[in-house]
Amino acid sequence: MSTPRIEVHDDDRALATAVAGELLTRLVDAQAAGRVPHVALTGGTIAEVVHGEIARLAASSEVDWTRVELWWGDERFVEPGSPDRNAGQARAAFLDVVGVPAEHVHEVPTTAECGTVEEAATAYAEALRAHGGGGFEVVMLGLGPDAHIASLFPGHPALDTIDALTVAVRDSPKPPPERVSLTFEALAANRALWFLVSGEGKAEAVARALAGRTGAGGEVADVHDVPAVGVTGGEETIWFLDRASASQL
Ligand SMILES: O=C(O)[C@H](O)[C@@H](O)[C@H](O)[C@H](O)COP(=O)(O)O
Repeated sequence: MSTPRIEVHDDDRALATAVAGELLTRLVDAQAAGRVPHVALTGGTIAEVVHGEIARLAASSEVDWTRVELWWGDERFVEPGSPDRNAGQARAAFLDVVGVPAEHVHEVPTTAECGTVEEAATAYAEALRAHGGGGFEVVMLGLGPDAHIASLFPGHPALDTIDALTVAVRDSPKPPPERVSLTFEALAANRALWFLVSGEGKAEAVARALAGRTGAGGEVADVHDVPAVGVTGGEETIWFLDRASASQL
């Protein structure tokens, strides 16, 4: 288990700039080492700012975008064109801008391709297995105010999914209700795990997750209450925070 590194930035924009710069560096380093890096993107508000910064900084980076594979840690099971799709925002702000080849962008199927969220979860797991079963260079995760990560929510049965790379989530407390999420097992297959968290509304969740992980309060938070403690970085865990989200540390 890697001890988390905590970075506190002035605001969401500074946080996003730091994440973007760090990601571009990791991609260049991975490619220089002969790897084709796989990255798991997140949804959520801060991701939108991060994607814009990646696209902005990419122009002056040495990343070969034809040698990067993009995935999502979770996705909403909705129509292709829905504004609720994490992939739609990422394509518009980042992937289409830097020119990642279509075959390297691995979207979770939509309601147009699969009849049920279970079918979509199965198809996404098959796509992951066809590409080595995960093994992400970087997994990026947002954090909910309830300390959920991806679409793994406190008290939800999806938390107990084992021996699977994906899980179909119904009755998500965060709309829309149907989602596909990577499981803890799939999320854990990473070199680096980055939490991207901005805003006062997340401060308690950050404190609970980090207390649970470091055992600062003596107790170890239960993953069913604090899903964010359910995964750590293989070689590195970084919490990219802003002053507001770090305000209870
Ligand atoms: O698809 C999703 O909804 C996300 O992946 C989810 O895990 C998100 O990252 C957090 O809920 C934070 O979202 P906000 O930054 O919008 O609060």
